[in-house]
Amino acid sequence: MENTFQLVKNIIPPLTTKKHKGQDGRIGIVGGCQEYTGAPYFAAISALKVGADLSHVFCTREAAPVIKSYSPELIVHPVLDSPNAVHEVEKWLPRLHALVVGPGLGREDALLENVKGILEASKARAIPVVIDADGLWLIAQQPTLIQGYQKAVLTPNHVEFIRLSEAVLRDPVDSSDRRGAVLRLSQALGNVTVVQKGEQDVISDGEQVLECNLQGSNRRCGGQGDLLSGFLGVLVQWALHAGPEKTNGFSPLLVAAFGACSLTRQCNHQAFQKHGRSTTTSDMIAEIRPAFNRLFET
Ligand SMILES: NC(=O)C1=CN([C@@H]2O[C@H](COP(=O)(O)OP(=O)(O)OC[C@H]3O[C@@H](n4cnc5c(N)ncnc54)[C@H](OP(=O)(O)O)[C@@H]3O)[C@@H](O)[C@H]2O)[C@@H](O)CC1
Ligand SMILES: Nc1ncnc2c1ncn2[C@@H]1O[C@H](COP(=O)(O)OP(=O)(O)OP(=O)(O)O)[C@@H](O)[C@H]1O
Ligand SMILES: [Mg+2]
Repeated sequence: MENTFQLVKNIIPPLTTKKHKGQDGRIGIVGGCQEYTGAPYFAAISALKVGADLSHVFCTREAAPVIKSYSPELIVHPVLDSPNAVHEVEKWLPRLHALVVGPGLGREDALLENVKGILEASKARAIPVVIDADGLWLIAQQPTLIQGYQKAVLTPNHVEFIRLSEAVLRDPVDSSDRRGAVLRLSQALGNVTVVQKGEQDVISDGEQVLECNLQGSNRRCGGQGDLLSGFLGVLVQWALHAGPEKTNGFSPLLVAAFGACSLTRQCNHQAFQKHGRSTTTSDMIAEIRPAFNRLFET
């Protein structure tokens, strides 16, 4: 695991006087509906706190004022349930480095249809996409949407992984062999990178399998996966920008995923030291900087 940390360090862009706003990351989050406003906020703020310069949220009209009110740092577009949602998001795509699709999206058919169009437009522009939560629900209904797209990373939790595997492989999942199950799902999807979250986070690009088992805690408050997806949106862009020479032959997306998982677990560990059973995802956000320094800045 030690060597993989070095690869993550290699992809972190230096902070210099020569850069302008935006160069270290302009990330879009697609999600946020009447029920779920916390999840897209967690993903968007974690992208900023890990080092992105701009974070956009594309959500429904009703969710937008709520998400805006959590943070003046987020740019919030109330477009996801509008009749021309795909066009409204598409016009921002040339300015975005990566999209995180799914946190707090919900499962309404009309929204999922719009997200399908957004995914197709993103693929046409070769924009990296991280797909989580209800975005994975959509992929389980229509795996061809992501089949063979090498700039996609899927981040299923236990339930989402089983659902996806059953949809794609049509065999029962062998839960005694998590590494094999993740490898097989990635291969069946045409080498899309898969991160199966859990007691260990298991990551595969269909060729290699990495495991992240850095100590977190036993506190399982909701929202930890949303933080991970926001981190990953930024790290994917950094890794692709750094190029394969910096990742020593490993797929850049694999290294990005390992970095995002490690950081999530370290934030959880540090927050738990302070707050114990009261730890919430907001406490983890407060730990992003010290956790990042501890893991990646020497
Ligand atoms: N603050 C917010 O706004 C947040 C909003 N969020 C948003 O909510 C939306 C739905 O996402 P989700 O994760 O609740 O849906 P899904 O995966 O279908 O789980 C449903 C059921 O599966 C089970 N279950 C879950 N994990 C399991 C495990 N490891 N091992 C075993 N069982 C497990 C468990 O069932 P139970 O324990 O009740 O039997 C659970 O109730 C999505 O948009 C997401 O982004 C969240 O991000 C959190 C913060
Ligand atoms: N059993 C576990 N032991 C240790 N850490 C875990 C365990 N399960 C999950 N985690 C940690 O929590 C992170 C998020 O995984 P989780 O399964 O909670 O995602 P999720 O259900 O999508 O979360 P969210 O509530 O944001 O939707 C994992 O990457 C891992 O770091
Ligand atoms: Mg989740």
